[in-house]
Amino acid sequence: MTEIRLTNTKSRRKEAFEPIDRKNVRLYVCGPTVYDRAHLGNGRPVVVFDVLFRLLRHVYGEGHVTYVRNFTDVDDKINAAALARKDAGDPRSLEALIRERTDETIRWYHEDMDALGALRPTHEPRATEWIGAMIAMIEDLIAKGHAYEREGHVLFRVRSYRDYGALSGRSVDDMIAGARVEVAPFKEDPMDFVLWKPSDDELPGWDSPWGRGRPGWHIECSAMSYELLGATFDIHAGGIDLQFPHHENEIAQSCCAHPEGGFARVWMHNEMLLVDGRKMSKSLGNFFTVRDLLDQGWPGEVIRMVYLGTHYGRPMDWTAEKAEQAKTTLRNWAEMVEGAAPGEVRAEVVDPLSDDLNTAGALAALSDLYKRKDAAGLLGSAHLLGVDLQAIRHQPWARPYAFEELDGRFLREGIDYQPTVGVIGWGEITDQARETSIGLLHRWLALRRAGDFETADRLKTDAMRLGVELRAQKSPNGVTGGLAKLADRVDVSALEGLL
Ligand SMILES: Nc1ncnc2c1ncn2[C@@H]1O[C@H](COP(=O)(O)OP(=O)(O)OP(=O)(O)O)[C@@H](O)[C@H]1O
Ligand SMILES: [Zn+2]
Repeated sequence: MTEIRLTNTKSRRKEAFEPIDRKNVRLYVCGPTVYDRAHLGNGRPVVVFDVLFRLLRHVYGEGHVTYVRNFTDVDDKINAAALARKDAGDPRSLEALIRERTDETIRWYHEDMDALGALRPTHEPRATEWIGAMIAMIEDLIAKGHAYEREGHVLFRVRSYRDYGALSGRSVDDMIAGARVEVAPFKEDPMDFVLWKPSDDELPGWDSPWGRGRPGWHIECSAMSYELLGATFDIHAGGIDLQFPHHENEIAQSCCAHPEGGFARVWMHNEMLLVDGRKMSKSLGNFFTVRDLLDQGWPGEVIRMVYLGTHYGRPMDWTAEKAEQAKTTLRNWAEMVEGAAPGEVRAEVVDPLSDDLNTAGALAALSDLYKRKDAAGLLGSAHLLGVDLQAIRHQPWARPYAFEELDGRFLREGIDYQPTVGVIGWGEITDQARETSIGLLHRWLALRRAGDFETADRLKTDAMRLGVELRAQKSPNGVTGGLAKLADRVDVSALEGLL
């Protein structure tokens, strides 16, 4: 059986992965807080851990992997968004506004992540459906001396858990010094964090032994992972920005409530997607959404390929060059697999993936299969990375077009040489774009035939700038015709200006 090796944040080492139960490999990934469209940074863990999910299914069998990713649908940012709507005059109740917002955001999330080729996890629990489990866990923590109630709040007593900070390798005192911890009069210690907080009549709340209130964020993941995966499971993952405090707090809660379990064995963290060297984030306002890119015409498969081009443990950014390159690659691959049946996933693709999810290495291996013309291997192996080349082939952006027509009559010494002019490109072409391109070719060829190479070259440069590459093309009998290669997006009216 393939050996998977994963970098475990907890040990800071690459370790051989051995599941607790090969018949049920269990993975938990922290999901989104649902109040807004996912930005491109939020999409990164989705794609990275989708590849992990696919790899685990490949190695242990499709039915032997359970993947849980939650929706945080109770949160102060959600409340604030709904309150803003109400203040703006929406007559509906806050509860109805929140429900509408979270339902809508979940729908968007599914649409956008589906477009990136991510499989739906086995379970996608909504936090609001597991409040009972959270209350039970908090009661247990209080009973065991790890939590206390003050003024309707319940707080976790950080100093009661000896190993706090082990995941990030820092001591509690270092963390206090480095973190912006909220100091509140009701805390025994500034490091203590909220498990439960009171809700006034306005805000969403649930009855609890501590009055009407709502859970803190960290307890959600501890309670839902326990309910769906048990006190111990294989892999817990999320972005590196969640390592502290979110994951330290999850560990503290889960290990204190269920000391017999030990919580997650392996911790994995994806590095950040950056914009000008800084984390893409809502709070910095330097973000664009996955939907923005899709609306601009970038296919989801192309966006996925851009993510896969960088190892999850390294920061990355988005550039149009990377995306253009990925698009060309996918077009070439899809063209080659036309008519092929998917073959076995090739070992040379599984190997880098098994080595700590080296997706860039796996893409390089796919390129080798392409160069070797192993269409069956390429088609089958690309599937493991969540890239469906057959489906891509049917999409307009991956379908080539080509037109050719005679370049009028070209008589020389009584012989009709019949050179041609043609247009090629990808996707769909309008009649106007085709006619303008042909017109340009006629003009360009006429200039060349008349010996005015200077003007011809200038025209070629101008056309290139507008997305049209003019190429000379020898006809079978030796007279030069022309071919215009169009970029995906061509500004036709600007092009007409060159005629
Ligand atoms: N720039 C980024 N690059 C990679 N992953 C990110 C980035 N920003 C957030 N994530 C990840 O996205 C997932 C969803 O997180 P969440 O919904 O809490 O994001 P958020 O807090 O709304 O985003 P932001 O950090 O922009 O406020 C988490 O796993 C988080 O680590
Ligand atoms: Zn979490």
